[in-house]
Amino acid sequence: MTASNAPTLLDTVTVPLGDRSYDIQIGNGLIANLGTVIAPVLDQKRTVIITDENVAPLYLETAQNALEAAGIQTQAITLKAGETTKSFQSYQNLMDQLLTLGVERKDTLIALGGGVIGDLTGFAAATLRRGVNFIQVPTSLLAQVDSSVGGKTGINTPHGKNLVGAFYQPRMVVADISVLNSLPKRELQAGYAEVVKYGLIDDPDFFNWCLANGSNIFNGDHSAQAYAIATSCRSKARIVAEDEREGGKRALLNLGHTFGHALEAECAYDGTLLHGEAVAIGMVMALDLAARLGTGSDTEKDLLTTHLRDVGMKTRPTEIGRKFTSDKLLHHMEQDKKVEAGKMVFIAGGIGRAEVRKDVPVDMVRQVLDASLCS
Ligand SMILES: NC(=O)c1ccc[n+]([C@@H]2O[C@H](COP(=O)([O-])OP(=O)(O)OC[C@H]3O[C@@H](n4cnc5c(N)ncnc54)[C@H](O)[C@@H]3O)[C@@H](O)[C@H]2O)c1
Ligand SMILES: O=C(O)C(=O)C[C@@H](O)[C@H](O)[C@H](O)COP(=O)(O)O
Ligand SMILES: [Zn+2]
Repeated sequence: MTASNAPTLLDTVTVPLGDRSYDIQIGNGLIANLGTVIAPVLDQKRTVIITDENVAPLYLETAQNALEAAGIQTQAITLKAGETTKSFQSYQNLMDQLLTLGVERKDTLIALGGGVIGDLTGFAAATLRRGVNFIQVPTSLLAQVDSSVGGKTGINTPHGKNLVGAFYQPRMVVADISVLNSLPKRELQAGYAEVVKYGLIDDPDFFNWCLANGSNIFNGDHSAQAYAIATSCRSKARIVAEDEREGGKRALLNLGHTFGHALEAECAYDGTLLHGEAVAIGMVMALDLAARLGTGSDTEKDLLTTHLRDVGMKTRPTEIGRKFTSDKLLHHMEQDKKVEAGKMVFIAGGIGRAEVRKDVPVDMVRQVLDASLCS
């Protein structure tokens, strides 16, 4: 290996889950050295890479060469890019292909891509032969800061987002920040929404860091990117370690998602609205709700809105170019996985003070929706 292609490991975050604990390795050039990076967690040297049609031409060959150089057998499956790939149909096709390849229990699936590939591959890994190993190699900012960590896997259904899935942890997460150079700006912005989320949940200092430095993430500043990824992953790892299966505190990671998932479902996952874009709008609505509940303020909502707009993001459903109604959005929200005894659960609080609220009157939710739909 020459000095120019040696990997640089910038940080390692551990997700502490007893005998299912795993590391998130954050660095540069990790995909070009994937074989040596992942070898310690493989049960046998046989892998299948699952990726998408945008990522494959950029990074598949590099990943395959690196695995082969380390004596690890590998095959590849390339899927269509985009949210529609998180469907029953692609899940079935993927399972057929994996079984045709003769994947064994001790083989390892490698998700090389964004959150769509990670969520689908994770669900396939959880269910194939009742569970095979998998490794996340996230290539979008969103996947590096959020979806590759914590073991939520699954697919969408016409009833709503992620309604079929499993909690199933990867053996390792390999976040190579050099791949963010090829990520389109719109995708970086979508991922950035989930970065800001960690500040809003319980880390006002990190929120302030975002206000001051967040825009550097879009300028290709690797140190800002690495800091944002490591801080986000540390925050998520801490919450997941406390409440892996979302009995309580993990719901905080859903900040903005009850509203956001409803917007996504109304757009039928057709690419009009990316997940992170929906979360950005949903977080503004969640802060509006907090202001109405008295646990946050309009000033905090405005601060978030201004920051998201400063980095070029939309903050209102009216900017999407689709007609939404409160009734239809409420209908989707009733399908949310946090619903208890028929009552919706929200994450609402001021900046750095998110709380789980089970006592929100439906009328107040409707006021938030109505206000956002006519602003
Ligand atoms: N499991 C979780 O905890 C969790 C958390 C957050 C989001 N999610 C899910 O993640 C999904 C969204 O993930 P996403 O935003 O990564 O979307 P995505 O997987 O669709 O990736 C975004 C786009 O960028 C392309 N891409 C990815 N990496 C690239 C790179 N390095 N260079 C160029 N193009 C690249 C992809 O092909 C795709 O077109 C949603 O389905 C969401 O529900 C899951
Ligand atoms: O990991 C979690 O927990 C999250 O809620 C992270 C979210 O960003 C992510 O979008 C998640 O998939 C949403 O979870 P869901 O249970 O509402 O589908
Ligand atoms: Zn999310």
